[in-house]
Amino acid sequence: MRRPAPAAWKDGNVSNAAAAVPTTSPFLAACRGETPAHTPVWFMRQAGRSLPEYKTARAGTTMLEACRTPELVAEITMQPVRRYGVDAAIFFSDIVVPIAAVGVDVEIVPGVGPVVAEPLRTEADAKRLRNLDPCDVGYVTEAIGLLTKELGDTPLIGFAGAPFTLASYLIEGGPSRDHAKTKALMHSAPEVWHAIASRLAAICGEFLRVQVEAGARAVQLFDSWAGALSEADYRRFALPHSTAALAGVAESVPRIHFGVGTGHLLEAMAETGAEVSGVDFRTPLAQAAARLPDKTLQGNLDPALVLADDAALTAATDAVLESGRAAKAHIFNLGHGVLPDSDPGKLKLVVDRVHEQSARGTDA
Ligand SMILES: Cc1c2[nH]c(c1CCC(=O)O)Cc1[nH]c(c(CCC(=O)O)c1C)Cc1[nH]c(c(CCC(=O)O)c1C)Cc1[nH]c(c(C)c1CCC(=O)O)C2
Repeated sequence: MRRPAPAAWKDGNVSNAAAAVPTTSPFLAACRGETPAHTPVWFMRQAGRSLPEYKTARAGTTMLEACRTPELVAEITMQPVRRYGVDAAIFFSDIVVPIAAVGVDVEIVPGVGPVVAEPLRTEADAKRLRNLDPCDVGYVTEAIGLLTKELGDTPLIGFAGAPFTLASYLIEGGPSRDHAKTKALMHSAPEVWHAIASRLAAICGEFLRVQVEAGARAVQLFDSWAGALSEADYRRFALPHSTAALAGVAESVPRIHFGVGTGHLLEAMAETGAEVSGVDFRTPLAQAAARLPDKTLQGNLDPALVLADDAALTAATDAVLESGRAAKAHIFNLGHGVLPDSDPGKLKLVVDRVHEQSARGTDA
């Protein structure tokens, strides 16, 4: 059964450090299923290598070191808010930050992604995943404290990686196309799988809770690689753990749930209880809306189209807005993260177009 949306944030109040800020935010209104004055827009990976100011700020610092430096995290999180006028900020961090914080030897290798020194494959390995203590990530609390002051009315989105996506990195030892070792382990040793995934759910859940306590006003759970699973495997091996990870913040903030290539899993992923369903670019929003009439939808411009010419990009933006009108509420985003080669000017064009077109749309 779908959990009713909690009254705390539905009424515009949140039980966290940002409670004093009134929720006039179009982003939070859309999360609540309302129709705001304009369609809110933000981009996954809006901070990052597409921005020259990001490259300058990050120079000489590894990704994980940057994530542990509150002033740098606050600066990088603010960069796209200043440049684009997006309706939400996403906290600058990475899905492996809480895993590294509990002592797993993981590195983010440029151009590759997370690489784990000693992959997890056994019940004893699962025990290496101890619980996360808020003190392990004091730099997150500190960075969010800096950000809530600077952001004012613009909400901050906290995030975590979902247990399946994180487990895939930990079991494979790094990025994988087929997730073969992970799937083999799930089916040959389900008790080992569930031991690893339930520990990851506790870590992710706590990481989300820390961010909300510090002032994040929504959260997003990234299950980027869930699309690699059949619906039956998703329901058996991933859904219970993602549900557990999201449960801890259910009463305080709206929750967004996102995966790539997950058109076949939309209904199953919605069963986690997340109020907002992320839709990748392969599934039209109108089709997702017919399948999930009670959910706010987030998405889903193909990130590659940001590299198209202005006319094509504008037409594609308008098409996404149009398709999104079928949804209960719509948060404009890309169907996956901003590509590093994207021109920031083009992203600004998208933000302005969404705001202009959707503001006119509400008058019609
Ligand atoms: C799978 C995944 C990871 N990390 C993340 C996911 C889920 C989202 C998705 O599907 O894209 C989540 C993530 N990683 C990062 C953010 C920041 C917030 C944002 O703007 O969205 C978020 C939300 C920063 C980052 N995380 C990373 C970068 C690039 C690091 C750099 O600037 O060198 C950024 C900005 C590194 C990273 N970390 C990861 C990968 C695959 C990479 C890219 C490796 C590369 O191509 O160099 C793991």
